[in-house]
Amino acid sequence: MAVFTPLTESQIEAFLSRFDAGSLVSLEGVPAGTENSTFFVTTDQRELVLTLFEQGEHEELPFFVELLDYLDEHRLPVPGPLHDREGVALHSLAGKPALLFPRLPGKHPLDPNLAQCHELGSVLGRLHAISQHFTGHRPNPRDLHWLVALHPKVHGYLSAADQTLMKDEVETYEDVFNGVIELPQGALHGDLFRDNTLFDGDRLGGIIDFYNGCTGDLLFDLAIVINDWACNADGSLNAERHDAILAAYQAHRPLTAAERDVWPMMLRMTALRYWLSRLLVVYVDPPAHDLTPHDPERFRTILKARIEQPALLLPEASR
Ligand SMILES: Nc1ncnc2c1ncn2[C@@H]1O[C@H](COP(=O)(O)OP(=O)(O)O)[C@@H](O)[C@H]1O
Ligand SMILES: N[C@@H](CCOP(=O)(O)O)C(=O)O
Repeated sequence: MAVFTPLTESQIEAFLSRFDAGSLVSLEGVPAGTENSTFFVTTDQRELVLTLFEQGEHEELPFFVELLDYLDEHRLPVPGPLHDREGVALHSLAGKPALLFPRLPGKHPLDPNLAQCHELGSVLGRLHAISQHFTGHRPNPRDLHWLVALHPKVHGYLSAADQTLMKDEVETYEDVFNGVIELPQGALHGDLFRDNTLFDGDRLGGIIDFYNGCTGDLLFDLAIVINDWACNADGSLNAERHDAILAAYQAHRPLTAAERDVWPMMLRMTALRYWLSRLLVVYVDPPAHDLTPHDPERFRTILKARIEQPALLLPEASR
């Protein structure tokens, strides 16, 4: 249940009165999600989503608003936050920072077909082509520096073999990524799993949950996508989905030679990023709520599979 702060209709009515968004018709708590309180708000004019930020770094919220505004202005399918009559998007409600968004159509594609993979790759390619010109700045909070600093915290919960695996991997990434390579930079989503997209049939209705959004290596975002979207049950890469996403992506932003070189290692590093973040949630810093945490083992399996089967050939661009 992802309503950690219940709201009354009169609180929402007062909140809505600042916006040109109509009057409240109905209010529904959204069960999905793990970090924030989310509500579907129907007015006599439109369908909206209200998010109350329960945790995390609230000082980062203006960055997310700026990024979503920017992508929305460039006609990417993201929920551009509503601004009130004074031009302000970020408010406080029930003592929590609050944002109001348009409700986007669609469902999470848990078993995406190839047309959906193509669409996702195409939109992400467009997003990255545009996000290279975004002027906001927020260093990637889950980059190699974070891996180096945080991985020792979970060693005590791992077998000797897994400790060695984790340490060796981090050392390998340091060798590869702390060299002189320059990878294209821009704004990234930072967590573009299937459950952060909404598909209306084969059309991408929207990309949501930008709260891992940051600036850094664009390839990091693409590797997160491949590890989640193009992965078989045993952790191996699903060649058809992989090719559909990458070919459509490269129609908008072809990978550079440096990106192609480090691609197998980026797949490994982003797999370890989720193995570690999930272990931290389970063992080190569990949230106050009792929602079942994501399974760390899944990303250990994916990491091992990426080590054993380094990468598939990168396809050419397609339209
Ligand atoms: N703009 C939106 N349009 C439609 N549904 C949305 C929108 N934003 C969030 N949701 C729904 O709310 C759920 C929780 O939102 P999310 O931002 O992922 O929460 P959390 O940050 O708590 O994980 C999503 O899985 C989705 O079903
Ligand atoms: N999608 C993630 C959850 C969000 O990651 P976090 O680093 O912000 O906790 C997952 O599936 O683990």
